[in-house]
Order: sequence, then structure tokens, then C-alpha cells
Amino acid sequence: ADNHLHTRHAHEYLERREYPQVPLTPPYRPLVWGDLNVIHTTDTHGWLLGHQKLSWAEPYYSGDLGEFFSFVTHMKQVAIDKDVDLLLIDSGDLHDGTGLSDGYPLGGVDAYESNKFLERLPYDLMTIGNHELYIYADTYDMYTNFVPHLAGRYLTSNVNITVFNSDGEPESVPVGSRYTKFTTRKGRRITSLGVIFNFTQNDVNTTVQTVDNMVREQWFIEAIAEEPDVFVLIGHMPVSNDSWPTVFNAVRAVHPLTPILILGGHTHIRDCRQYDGRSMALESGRYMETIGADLDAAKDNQDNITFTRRYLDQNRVTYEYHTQTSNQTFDTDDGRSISYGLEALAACFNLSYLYGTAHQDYTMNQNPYPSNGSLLSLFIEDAVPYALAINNTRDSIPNIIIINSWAIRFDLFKGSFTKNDQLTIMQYKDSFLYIANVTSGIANQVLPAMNKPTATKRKRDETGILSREINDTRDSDLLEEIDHRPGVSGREATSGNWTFGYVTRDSCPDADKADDTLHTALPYYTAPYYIGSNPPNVTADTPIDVVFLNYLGKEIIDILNSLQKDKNYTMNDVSSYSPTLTDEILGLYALAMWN
Ligand SMILES: Nc1ccn([C@@H]2O[C@H](COP(=O)(O)O)[C@@H](O)[C@H]2O)c(=O)n1
Repeated sequence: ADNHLHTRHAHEYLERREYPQVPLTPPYRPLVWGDLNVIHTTDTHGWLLGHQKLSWAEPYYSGDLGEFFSFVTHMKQVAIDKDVDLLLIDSGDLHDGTGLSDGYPLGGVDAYESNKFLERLPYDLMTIGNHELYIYADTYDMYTNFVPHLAGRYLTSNVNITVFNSDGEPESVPVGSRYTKFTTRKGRRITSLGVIFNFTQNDVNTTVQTVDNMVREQWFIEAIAEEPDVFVLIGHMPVSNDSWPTVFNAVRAVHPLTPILILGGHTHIRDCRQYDGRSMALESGRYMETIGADLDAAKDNQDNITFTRRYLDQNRVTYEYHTQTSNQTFDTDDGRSISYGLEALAACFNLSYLYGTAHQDYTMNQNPYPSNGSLLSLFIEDAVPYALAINNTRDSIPNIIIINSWAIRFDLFKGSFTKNDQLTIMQYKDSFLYIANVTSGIANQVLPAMNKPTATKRKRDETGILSREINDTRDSDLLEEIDHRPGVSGREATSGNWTFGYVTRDSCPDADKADDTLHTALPYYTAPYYIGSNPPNVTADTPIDVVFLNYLGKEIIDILNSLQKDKNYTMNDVSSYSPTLTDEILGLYALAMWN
């Protein structure tokens, strides 16, 4: 099937892509190589064809997995020439994110096809993310089809799946390996673990053990007992404000001086921490935007170790700069084959199917919420009410609709709005439920109550969103100032010798020199975790429908019961509101409004 899908269209498309359609600023200095070097990806979420839109700063992330493959191939050769080690590591969340992972036909499994391309990358270590665990079929597919390709290096230290064993009995087994020990090309002995944060929303027949309990397990104690040259701890867990210190301290208690490298993920940010002078923890963003490079010069003594890290924008200009190649010499045959294969998959899934044309950008965080440029406003105030009203017998009953804003995953850009865009922004197949006959006076209090810090803290801590907000708002004053500079109005206005993109200030040495390419920061506004449609204009005693995502069921019930005592709500009061799922909403809206 792959071969006949290698269409002319794919070749033409890729030739166009090979020369970025807009000039991109290159990195401003070479990488600093050490003795042990790591190229790190995390939270790629199916973005294997990279970012294809032209609104800034998207072109900076326009590389695809084939180009990344070619980059890694060249970098491995550079490592051999320099006679040093280079590892390729991923920290999880391959599922849920674009049409390549989520645009599969009925009866398919999320990321089953797109993962076949990731299998072709020479990853040394990979671990599991929470998005591999929301749906049992996805975890089972990983266990059966993906994990074997990593030959013992897909690490799931605290995650199990229940499968039927050879006797036909259900048995809970690690999805991958609990840990691995291996020796690098240069003879460096490495011990690795793969840990996920204390995730609780995993599907039945998958198990996540808390990090606290994991470090007390006998296998863990035995795995870390022998001293390697370096511990490489990978995990789907933010390097700030989460459980890495639990793992780090457990290892440090046994090995006070052994170098420890940590490669984390989950909160979608560029971040770095040093827990002590002989360790470094790196997190490399999201969505194939950032390639992390962690390079250390480990010396066998008691001094602090010199680490450097760099956040690379994921594009050809970056790749050619660091591998000293050109458009003519950069691509490898295997890299091109991956790019063609991904294009063919996009064609097979009909991802360029056009729903309509958007006349402006709608963003998650670059415009305030609520506002005309806010995607959250567009979605919850216009698109959801429109789509849920279609063929709905309850349409005439006033309602308030509540969703978690993190169900919306990415910005919507001016221009063609395709099947791929729909799935990129909203790929979950969540359904809408409702509770009838809640008086408007009570219903209107639900959203503010959910957004109260005490109510949301648990949820935010669990998902890491709290730490993401802290990090991402660091530069908000600067960003607002930039946005109001004379002659600058939004993302299309960039020109001259500066460009929008990531401006990172992390917590490691040389905090302001970690980005590989110099940028001007994009505006950033925080949004509430829960958002709602405009309340109906009715009296406080009018019974209305409270409509919400199935993902929020239990929380809505708890809040309703805390707001009133006349009725004790249970899940028996909840019914299906519409057959329309979240991943269909924007397509229905665009068809009606943007043609
Ligand atoms: N069915 C689902 C699953 C998840 N969500 C939202 O996604 C967030 C997790 O995504 P990360 O990339 O941060 O791991 C989670 O907090 C939910 O907000 C959803 O809406 N529906």
C-alpha cells in the first residue's frame, strides 16, 4: 500500500517543503559537544509532518520526521568523528495530536500507522506518556506492535497492562521494560529507568503505580544497586514541580557522585533543572517544535560536572547549520522515504479535505480570553453551541455548556481549514452529556466554582498545568510590551531582523542562552482551565440544561452537590446530549460559516 501511495503529489509537495517558503533565522552558534551527548524529543503527539502553516512562528517548526531522521544520521556520524557518545531519547506522548495519528478510518487504532514511521528512527531509549494510556486499545497496540522494535529499551518502570497470558489467564505485566542496562559505543555503562507522573485517568486494564511506591520496589532497589558510569533517567514527568526529585533522591542516596541525566516531558515547555552539581534534567517542549540537545562533559572526579543544553527549533535550516550540510547534501534516502511515506499517509487519510477558509488566526494563548482572536472564545461561544444544536430535540431548552480548555490542543490559523486542522486542534473523541432541570441560578455558579483555585489545584497539579503556567507567564510583561510596539500587530507583521519564536529562561546555568535561535517572544495570555458558553438570558429559577464533556462528569456532579442541597446528583442524572463528538465540532462550524 505504501508504494502505490508514493504519489506524484507527495514528491511535489516535499520538493516545495525542502526550501522553506519564508527565510528562517539560523542558529547563532554551533553546539557544544561533550563526552556523552543526547538528542531528545518529547510530546510529539503525531506531529510527524511538522508544522505546515505560515503564521509566525510556525515555519520555525516546519521540519518533518524524515528530515529529523537525516539530522540524526548526520549527528551520529559527527559523534563518531569526534569519538564521543550520542544517544537518541524520547519521553512519551506519541498519540493524540494530528490527522496522521488521529485521522484513521473507522475501526482503526490511534497512531497505529504513524508509529510505523517512528519505529524507523534509531531511538536508544523511549518511554510511555499519559496519551498512550487513555484508551486500552492504544496501550495494547504499543505493547504488541511498537514496544518490540525497541528491543528492551522502551521503558515503563511504573506502568503495567493486563493481557491474557499463555494459559488464557489475565495477567498484569509491564508495557515495556522496567529498566535497562547497556554499554555505549564508547564503553560507557548506563542504567536507565522510564517513569510516568502519578497519572490517574488511565483506562481500565492499565495500571500506573505512584512514583513514591515505585522507588520502594525490590526490583528498583536491585536495578540501581550496581554503579554505572551514568544514570540516564527518562520519563513522562515535568522536570520542575513534579516527582523527579523522588527518583533522583532514591538514586542519589545510593550513589552520591554518579552523574545523572534526566530527560522529562508532559508540560510541553522548554525547561531545565539541576538537582545538584552532578546532574541535569531537561524537558524539550512539544509537537515536534523543539529538539533538545543535552551535552555533558562528565569527568570521573568529585567536582561539579559541566553540562550544556540547547533547545533547537525543528527545521531544515537548524539541521543543515549543525550538520554543515546544504539542501543538496542534507537528505538521506531513508529520511526522504519517511517524508514520502508520511505524505502518502496524509493522502490516504484524506487530511487535506477542506471544510472552509478561516479569515483570521484564532489562538489559545496569544490573544486574551475572552476576545475576538481567542480560539477558546470561538469554540465555546460559537462553534460548540452551533454544532450541538444540529438535529437536537433539546435545542429549544436554554443551556450552559462547560468544557476543559485543555481539550483544545492548538491554534487555528488563517486560511484553509482542513480535516488535519480539525484534528490538530481537537482530536479527542469526547462526547457531550447533560443534566436537565438545573435552575439557571445554580447552573451559572458551576463554572466559577470549578475555576476556584481550591477546586482546580488537584487537577492542575496532576496534569502539570500549574507548572506550565508559571513557566510560560515568566515573560508576559515583556510580551505585552512587544505586542504594543509601534508598527507591530500580531503574527503576520514580523519583518526586519527579528522574528517571533520561543524565548526561554530556564533554571540551569546560562539561563538566557539555551535557545538555539534568537527570537522575539510571542504574546502569551493565560486562560482558565474550565470555560463555558454564554449563560442564557433567563431568570434564576428557570430550569436549564447543564451540558459538559464526558471527561468532566464526576467533577460536575461534585460541584453541583456542593452548590445546593435540594437534590443529590449522581451519574444516574446524566444523559447523552448529542451524538456529535468533540473532534467533529469545528468541521461542522467551518462548513456552515467559512464557505
Ligand atoms: N479524553 C481526553 C483526554 C484528555 N483531555 C485533556 O488533555 C489534557 C492532557 O493532555 P497533556 O498533553 O497535557 O497530557 C487533560 O488535562 C485534559 O484537559 C481531554 O480533554 N479529553
